[in-house]
Amino acid sequence: MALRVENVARRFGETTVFEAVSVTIERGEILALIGPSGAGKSTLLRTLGLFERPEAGTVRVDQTDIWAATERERLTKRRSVGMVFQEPNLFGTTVRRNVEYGLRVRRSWRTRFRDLVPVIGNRTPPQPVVNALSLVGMEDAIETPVESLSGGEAQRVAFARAMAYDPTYLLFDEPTSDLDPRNTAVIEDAVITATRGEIGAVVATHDMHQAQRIADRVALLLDGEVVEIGPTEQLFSSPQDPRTQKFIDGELVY
Ligand SMILES: Nc1ncnc2c1ncn2[C@@H]1O[C@H](COP(=O)(O)OP(=O)(O)OP(=O)(O)O)[C@@H](O)[C@H]1O
Repeated sequence: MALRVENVARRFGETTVFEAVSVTIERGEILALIGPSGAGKSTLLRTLGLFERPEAGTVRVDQTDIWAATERERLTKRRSVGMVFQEPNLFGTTVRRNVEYGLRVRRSWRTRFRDLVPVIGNRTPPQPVVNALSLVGMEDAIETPVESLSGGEAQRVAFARAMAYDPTYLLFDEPTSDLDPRNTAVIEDAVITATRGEIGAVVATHDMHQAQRIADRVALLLDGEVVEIGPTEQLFSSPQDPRTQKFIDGELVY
């Protein structure tokens, strides 16, 4: 079971971001995606997140060829891939309603309709909402309006909302670049805990220390290709490609 891109190409007009990139994310692992600004990390995440169809190549979620599948299959698979962005993008309501939203979207229409009244009217929050908030230490803020959260707390709620979808894969685009060390640590721990529960995670990051702290494997995206992918320890201590060494040493200037 894996999320996989095979020889995918992404082009925007005259700009080719990458031509034939292949990456596989297994359930239960964390893959860090590193590379200089503009290398295409976000573009690759959006492709893995099934938001955009690549110009060439294949995207598979647990064997299903997403862009050859029916609309219905694609929608079902899309629900299993969650994404957390640099900005939390919460709705202007309470923490609870934000996280419940994830829960409702994940369900089928029929179940949602049947459960609509209890979910909206019930005073007791659904257990998955409490569980998701506990993962990021926000369970005590469940009835708090999001306007009164700090940036770091808001990002933790965004993480909880993504978890409430019960995703199989979770994609993070620079999730902690605006956060202080404590909130960063909470998010990193939550990513690790989520993958122990068999979620496969991809974290695009500029922070090499973060990649070293949390990733099982690291992929370096550079010059339109994955120049190196391998176990974290190996990639940082004995990279196979000279460009990897230069990138890690901060010598690649773009
Ligand atoms: N929707 C789009 N339309 C046109 N060009 C785009 C679009 N999305 C991305 N690009 C271009 O694709 C290239 C890769 O961008 P992308 O945001 O994926 O890089 P990145 O590695 O995530 O960068 P950063 O680390 O700065 O976030 C850039 O040259 C960007 O301008």
